[in-house]
Amino acid sequence: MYVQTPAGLLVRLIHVIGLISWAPSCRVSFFPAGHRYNLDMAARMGLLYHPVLLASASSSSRALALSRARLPYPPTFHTYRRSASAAASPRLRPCRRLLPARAMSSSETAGNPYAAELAAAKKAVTLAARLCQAVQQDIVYSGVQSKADKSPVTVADYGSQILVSLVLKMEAPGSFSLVAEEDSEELRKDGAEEILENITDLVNETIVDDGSYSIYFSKEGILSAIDDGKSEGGPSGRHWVLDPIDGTKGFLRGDQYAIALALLDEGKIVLGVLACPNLPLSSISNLNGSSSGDQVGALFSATIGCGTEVESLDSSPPQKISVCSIDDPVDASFFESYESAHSMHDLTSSIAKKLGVQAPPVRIDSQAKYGALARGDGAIYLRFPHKGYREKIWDHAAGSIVLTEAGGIVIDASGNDLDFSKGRFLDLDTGIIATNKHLMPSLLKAVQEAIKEQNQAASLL
Ligand SMILES: Nc1ncnc2c1ncn2[C@@H]1O[C@H](COP(=O)(O)OS(=O)(=O)O)[C@@H](OP(=O)(O)O)[C@H]1O
Ligand SMILES: [Mg+2]
Repeated sequence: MYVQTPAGLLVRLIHVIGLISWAPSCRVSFFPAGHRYNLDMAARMGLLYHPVLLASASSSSRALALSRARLPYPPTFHTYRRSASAAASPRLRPCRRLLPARAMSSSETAGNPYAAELAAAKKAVTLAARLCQAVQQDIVYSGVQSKADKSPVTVADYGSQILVSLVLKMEAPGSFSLVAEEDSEELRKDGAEEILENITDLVNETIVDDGSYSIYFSKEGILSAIDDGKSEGGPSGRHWVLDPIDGTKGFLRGDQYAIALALLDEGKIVLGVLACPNLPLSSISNLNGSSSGDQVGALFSATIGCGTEVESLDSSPPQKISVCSIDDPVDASFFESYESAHSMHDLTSSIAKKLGVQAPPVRIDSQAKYGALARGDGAIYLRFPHKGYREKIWDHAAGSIVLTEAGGIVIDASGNDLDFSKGRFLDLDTGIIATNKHLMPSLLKAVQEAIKEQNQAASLL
């Protein structure tokens, strides 16, 4: 418990009175670490600020980090995953230092109406990625993924969502509304105490390690922070859209996943960031399914009208990227879901055949596919969920703007733009296809022919 002396209580009361009148216009400036108003603002957000707890959390997380001198990830295999040599790089281990100051990119400076939101979004997903990296290393090291135990990924999913929500609340201007994948219902049930405790510890350790904020989450604070993500989105106002871990199956396997965050403004996606901790910073094309051992950890970002950039999660200078300029399908390669349960691989194979694509599919988990496509690692992305599946907006919001701002096109299989203004779901019952402007007309034709043939075959059964 935080112990207050009578004098302390008086000071706190004065601060709270001051904050009630000041806070609406001064939200960001109250929060730097160590600021005298932290206690009060943290309390307003359902958080605890506690110097003693912070100190002990800091030392316990240090011990934990020492125990995380980990084995590399598993070796490469035929679909795209990280190489052992890249995994052994010390750069990949959860860093125990402040987030490095990012070089301001051209998108974050003059002319970008969402510059402040972009900076906040990058910081949010970078911090969340750090937590996810630590958990994934533990999963792979302990072999938990082979036992179909989903609890570690659950801890990382919730933890990532809490950190993103925290950073956005503290750093992003304007009102706060978040449409996110997770809610706290399962964590409030009997039997979830241990997992809630793990999430609380992990989130607090990550905040202490980072050092940007002097706050500490109680368990109740954790639950209510998760429920910050319950917004329904919709056509009016501003809403952040978050998938805290996109590609959970890939995450469990030690493969690709992404932290995907976008901003919906008056029904349109205006900004997107994709943190892909296991994606090489350089191209993954022509690598035959394994990385060249280059640096891994890519952060894609895009703002409407400002293009798409990629930088390392360790903060290399951002670089503008664009989709490939291939105009002959014979030279094209295509991305699709790793999981056959998430996309019909037989249908995508018949589309590729119709188009004349020669290369075998490149299967990658998560919206890392959109990022890789945006920098020209491949030419086409095909996604055809099985009948009855409803696409969620957080599975495409960030990825789609990363691709379109790089010069790509994303549409549904009927040829319509994706509509993110309808709430938590995308209102479509066909698939999603993406490519450059040269290939789209022939791709759409091949897709529609293949779907027609599939429907005819099904009606004969
Ligand atoms: N049945 C079914 N059909 C289609 N899509 C589904 C299905 N179930 C889940 N999902 C969603 O797919 C997300 C994973 O994205 P991908 O398909 O790109 O990656 S993967 O290769 O399949 O892992 C995955 O995202 P995460 O849940 O964040 O991992 C889901 O939102
Ligand atoms: Mg997802």
